[in-house]
Amino acid sequence: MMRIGGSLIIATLKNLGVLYWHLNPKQYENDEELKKIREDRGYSYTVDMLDLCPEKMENYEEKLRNFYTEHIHGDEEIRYCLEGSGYFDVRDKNDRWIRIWIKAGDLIVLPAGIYHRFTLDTSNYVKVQKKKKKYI
Ligand SMILES: CSCCC(=O)/C(O)=C/O
Repeated sequence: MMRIGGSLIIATLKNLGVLYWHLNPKQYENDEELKKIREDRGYSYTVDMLDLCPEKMENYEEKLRNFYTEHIHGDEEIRYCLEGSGYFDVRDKNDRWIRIWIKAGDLIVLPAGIYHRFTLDTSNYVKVQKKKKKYI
């Protein structure tokens, strides 16, 4: 399992088209680095929030089951973790799962067309911003 941070790991992920930044989740309104990422990559300022925990969701079990079922999207998946933690699994070019442990402050972008899944860790909680491309 990968806890992102080392340059080798970031390079491995980059090779799969997965991008990663670690930012300060407490100052995302005024974060210059985040502002630059948004501008460079054309991400919108408006975001949807996902609060994934049993107490805050009626269909929690179903959501979690769907997230943990391997799937693929036609667009980038852009997730900025504000609280909690969890695991993204992505398939590498040899069809092996690579497990990425995300925590508060991690901004991760999965490219369109990569097989992936998501689950919670023992914290049983994650709060993420779901960012979008401006043209979506
Ligand atoms: C913590 S983000 C939840 C996973 C998710 O939004 C997803 O995989 C959609 O495809």
